Amino acid sequence: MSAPKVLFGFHAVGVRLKTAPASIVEIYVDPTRRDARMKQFLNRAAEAGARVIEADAQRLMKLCGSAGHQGVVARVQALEGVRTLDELLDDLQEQGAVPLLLVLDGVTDPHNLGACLRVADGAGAHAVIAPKDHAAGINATVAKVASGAAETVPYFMVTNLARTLGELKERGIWVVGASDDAEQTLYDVDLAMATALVLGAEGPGMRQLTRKTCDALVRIPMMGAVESLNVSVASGVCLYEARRQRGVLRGV
Ligand SMILES: C[S@@+](CC[C@H](N)C(=O)[O-])C[C@H]1O[C@@H](n2cnc3c(N)ncnc32)[C@H](O)[C@@H]1O
Repeated sequence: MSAPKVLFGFHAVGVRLKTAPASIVEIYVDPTRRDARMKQFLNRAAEAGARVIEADAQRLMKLCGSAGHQGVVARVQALEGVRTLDELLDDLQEQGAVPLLLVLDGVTDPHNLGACLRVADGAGAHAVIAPKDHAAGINATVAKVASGAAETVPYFMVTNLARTLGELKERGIWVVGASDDAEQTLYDVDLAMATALVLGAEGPGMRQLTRKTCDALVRIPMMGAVESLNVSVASGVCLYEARRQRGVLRGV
């Protein structure tokens, strides 16, 4: 999991304050924002002992490279204790948890990746996996859109996605690809067992080799005129169906 050097927005900085306050180098805030949300945020920052520096909107914009900072930008250190995918899977096995993984084959839009991380967190997925050379990395925009989930969901970028999917299969994880032209639907398959859900890129979908490596392909029924869903929406539909089949408890 690679951490951004800069986080911005109330959600992204707020989650870091909550989960790893010691990793915050300093927080820059816009002193002209004096609303309840900012007051609450400043109280939390003070409780966590974070260093807070006032900065005008122009400086904030320069620090994070976006106008969407909401008056809050933080410089942070990379999180320690970063694990490999293998270590994470070993831990899950030890805990008796049934893995639920989201695999994104070539999602390059930071907004889509952020939204996928957000829904992965919501549905209790254990990790998100993507190919190193074919995907967006975690940056400040991804962290902002993820609303804190870039801090909570491990994101692994792997050198060879087909090989990683093969390794998941060797561990007994059922690899299910989502494709709008699949014969069976999402509701026809068992997602209560250890599962990796594989979704494709915004334009071309899954690569051929990725598709071939899947144990099964499923489609989300489309009832209207459009052919496919946005990848983050499709991720949400698939992950929550897996969650529904497993019961609502996290880690089941
Ligand atoms: C915008 S879609 C790309 C559509 C592309 N034409 C394709 O062939 O997959 C991005 C990804 O979301 C998933 N997806 C979107 N709509 C879907 C549907 N109706 N059924 C299954 N997966 C879907 C697929 O994994 C797809 O690759």
